[in-house]
Amino acid sequence: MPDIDQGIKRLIELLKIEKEEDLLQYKLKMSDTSIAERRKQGVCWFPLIIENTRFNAGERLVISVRRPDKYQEPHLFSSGKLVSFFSAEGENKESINGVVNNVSKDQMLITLNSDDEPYWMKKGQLGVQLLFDESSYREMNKALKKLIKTEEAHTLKLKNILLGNETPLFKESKPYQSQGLNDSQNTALNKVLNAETVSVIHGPPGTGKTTTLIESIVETLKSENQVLVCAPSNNAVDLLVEKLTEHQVNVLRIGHPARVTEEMLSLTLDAKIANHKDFKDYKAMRKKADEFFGMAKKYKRSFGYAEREQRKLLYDEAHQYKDAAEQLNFYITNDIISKAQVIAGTLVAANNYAVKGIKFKTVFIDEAAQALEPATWIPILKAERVIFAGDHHQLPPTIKSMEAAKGGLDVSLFEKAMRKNEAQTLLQVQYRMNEVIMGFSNNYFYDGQLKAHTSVANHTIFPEDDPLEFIDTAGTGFYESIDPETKSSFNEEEAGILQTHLTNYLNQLISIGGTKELSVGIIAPYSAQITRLKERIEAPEGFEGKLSINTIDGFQGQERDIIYISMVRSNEKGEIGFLANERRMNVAMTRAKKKLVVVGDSATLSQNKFYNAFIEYAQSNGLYKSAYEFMY
Ligand SMILES: Nc1ncnc2c1ncn2[C@@H]1O[C@H](COP(=O)(O)OP(=O)(O)OP(=O)(O)O)[C@@H](O)[C@H]1O
Repeated sequence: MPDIDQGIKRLIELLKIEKEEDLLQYKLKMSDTSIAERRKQGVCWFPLIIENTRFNAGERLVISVRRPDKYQEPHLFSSGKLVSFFSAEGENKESINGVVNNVSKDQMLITLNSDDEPYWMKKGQLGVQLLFDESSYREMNKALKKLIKTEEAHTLKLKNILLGNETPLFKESKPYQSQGLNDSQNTALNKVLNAETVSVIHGPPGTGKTTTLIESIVETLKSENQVLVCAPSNNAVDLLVEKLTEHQVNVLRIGHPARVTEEMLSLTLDAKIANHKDFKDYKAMRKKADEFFGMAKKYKRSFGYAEREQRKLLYDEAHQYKDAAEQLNFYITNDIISKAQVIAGTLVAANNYAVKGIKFKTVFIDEAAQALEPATWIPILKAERVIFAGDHHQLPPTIKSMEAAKGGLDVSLFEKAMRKNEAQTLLQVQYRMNEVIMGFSNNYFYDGQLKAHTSVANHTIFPEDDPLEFIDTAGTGFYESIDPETKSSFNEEEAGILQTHLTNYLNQLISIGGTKELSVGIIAPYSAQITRLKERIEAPEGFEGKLSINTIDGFQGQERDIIYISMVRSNEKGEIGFLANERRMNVAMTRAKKKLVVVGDSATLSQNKFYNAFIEYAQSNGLYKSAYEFMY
């Protein structure tokens, strides 16, 4: 397969470029910078106060730290990131690594890669900083090299189908009808059950992609003892694990415990080992081994024959206990792994030490359109069949290097699989949006093939309400600015228009008594605008706890009854920067169930064909308004 292998070699080069860019960006923030500068970059918290320490279900040390009020700059720490504690005390600078469980403005929970608190942590002068995570690049690189060399028949077949010209085949069998699924979902389910090698569930927003995938996994488990379930992010994995557990499936969640939500911790290997019926025996054997080692080590200097013999006996005894403990640990781990019906983890964790040698008949990959191709191959190398679920019109993989993206690293394996028409099924009925909200996305991305389910097609906040409004700021002179510190764009006056519209609208709802159970989301593509919107807007009475303001990525996978989007960009050159990423904006526009209000400058936005089409859609449906209506 010379051409296919050439393509994979190119991918290895692109991955190297991406890693170098990632490392460069990291180094720019970290190297040759003082603690104060790193703090400003958001990559370091110093000084720290340790609030408390405890052991988690898997017996790892979890530390809760807080930073003083004085140093609460915006930061880049987030759940799952690799970090290092350090002591700035004295010459011997000490450090120990860990992983962030969760983080707020002033508090962070970190799981240490140790079951003991290092002595120097108690001495004060403590800080924590972000580390560069090389291991995922290493795993991706290894997977691609293995893919080139492979002689394994199933992998060769998958390689030929996904990257070459071979056609995926399907078994003939009597169609299976799941009562809970609609027609296109049932078609997708049958494709999964009959696929010899590859099947793709293409799920536009709100079409029940997760529902269909879960049903497919549950049905597959009727004929296979164990399957592998993966997604690119820990959040997506946890969502699947939660739903599978609701179906009484025995799931083993692999990955670092700090990257797993609190509710799912009991399903991790660490926790399952600690709860295993033989774990007490294992602990007792380890203790005995340590005791004998301790006794043997007491014989330190020159001593006679009898003592030497005694020491040898003690060491023998210690080794026997240690070996027995290791054997028991091996048995416990295998017992847990063999009983699991689903092994679930991120793509990169699919080669985790605990499941390294295991092969699966089927691997399911959710949110596959968001995954880098090299990462997607990691679990596929362990399987005979792969089932993808995702939507290549929503969020793409995150790539830091423009060069790597342009070279093709931005094309997911999901997209390549989508080119095999026979393998894919489009889920056609969506259960979220009023059909007017759905209409633009449907025409632009899905060739008009989507339908709104009758239960949502005409739902509105109140009978006479418009489900969609575009508020045009063109001509108002409300231009964008750049935040000098973060280099992020914002538009203060546009935020003001959005606030006025929202206040009027919510007051109207309050006056007609229609606030019950309504949720509101405000989305802006730029973090500087998010900061300004948060400063201005507070939830009025009746909406406490029901209004959230976040970036597009922050709203991914979520929905709200009412969504406002602030487009921010407004300039004479018609530059729209990364708003040009249509897939990201598709996610933003499809979060709304009953009402979508978009505020932006048509003069700037309409330079781009996507926004031009959107503004025309709003105009042709009589849903266009000028910002002047809300200014006086
Ligand atoms: N066949 C069905 N009948 C009734 N409701 C359904 C059906 N399929 C899905 N739903 C409902 O539609 C909603 C969206 O489903 P789900 O979360 O599975 O969609 P999704 O495609 O994964 O969404 P997203 O756009 O967030 O990726 C849920 O409330 C779900 O219960």
